[in-house]
Amino acid sequence: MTSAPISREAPVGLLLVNLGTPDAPDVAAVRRYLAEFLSDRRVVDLPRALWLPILYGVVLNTRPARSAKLYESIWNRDTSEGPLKTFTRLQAEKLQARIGASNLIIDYALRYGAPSIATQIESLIAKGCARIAVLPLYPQYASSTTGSAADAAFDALREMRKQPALRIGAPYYDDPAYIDALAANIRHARAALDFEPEVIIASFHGLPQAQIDRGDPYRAHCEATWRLLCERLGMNALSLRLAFQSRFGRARWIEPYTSDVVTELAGAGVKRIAVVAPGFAADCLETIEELGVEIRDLFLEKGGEKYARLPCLNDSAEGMALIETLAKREIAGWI
Ligand SMILES: C=CC1=C(C)c2cc3[nH]c(cc4nc(cc5[nH]c(cc1n2)c(C)c5CCC(=O)O)C(CCC(=O)O)=C4C)c(C)c3C=C
Ligand SMILES: [Fe+2]
Ligand SMILES: [Fe+2]
Repeated sequence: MTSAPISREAPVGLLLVNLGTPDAPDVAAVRRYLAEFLSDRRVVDLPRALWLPILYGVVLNTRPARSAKLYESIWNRDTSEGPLKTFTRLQAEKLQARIGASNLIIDYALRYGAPSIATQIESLIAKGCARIAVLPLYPQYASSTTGSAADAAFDALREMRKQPALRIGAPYYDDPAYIDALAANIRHARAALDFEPEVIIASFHGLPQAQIDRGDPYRAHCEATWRLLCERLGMNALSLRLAFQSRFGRARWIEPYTSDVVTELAGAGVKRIAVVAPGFAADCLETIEELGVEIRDLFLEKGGEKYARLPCLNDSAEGMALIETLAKREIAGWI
């Protein structure tokens, strides 16, 4: 009979997780990606008999062509991947270099597309990890993002005879390390602009209002981040406006919509604005294209004159200091 290995000598696994991106900026790959994403019951929680005919009959026949063009416009040609994947990979590589513990294996996974959470958990187990921490890089909890990442991680263990111990990182919407990182990032980006914005918009990804009504804490988390950021930057509800972007479908999403706030500001004679996306750990289609192009064009069309999109934390020094703080907290007692 062989005795069990000494568990404190076994490596610990840490997986950084973000939403995902298609494998290529073409219609077929975007269709595959959207089919996986939008058939997740955590994302669209309508009855299947109602939603699947719409998804397969309408959405997947129309949206992929339009979205593929947008992905094409932001694609990282050097690495043949979407920017969200590039930044998440860099975050994992830089975190490994920063923490430097020999018995900690750090990698990344995407909830939709590749590398999947299941593949990466299996790979960590194959490297000997019996304890795995999954760190969803979503500051604000939503059932559709953090909840779905946790589902995928636990699903990956479902059939295993010998499961690893699994921890899921907590949302960090009000963590001082997060607020500090955001504030520093905004100060640096603002100082580098060639104009002084009259108003900054804090634009978070939206969510269907019905999901909030059913108890999702996402909006409350976004509001807490925004309020703390106002305090830290010495701003107020008028100089740092809260807004929600990326509405999808016809149902009501949480308001105010970023497009409406921009229109309102331009209508009120505001000429210079900046937009930051505190809820995104990495720049992606929704920040680079939607905020950087669509929302900018709208503001200029409505009479605005100067517009800047401030970058997400990505793999910046502030972003990495934050991820290191979060990672060390989630593996505490294991290393
Ligand atoms: C940051 C948190 C996010 C929440 C909350 C979220 C909820 C949510 N999203 C959709 C629909 C779509 N989102 C899309 C892209 C997208 N969404 C997030 C993040 C959140 N989504 C990111 C980071 C991205 C960009 C991914 C990338 O590849 O860069 C898209 C696809 C884009 C497109 O085809 O136009 C859709 C669709 C719903 C329905 C939802 C909550 C219910
Ligand atoms: Fe989304
Ligand atoms: Fe969008």
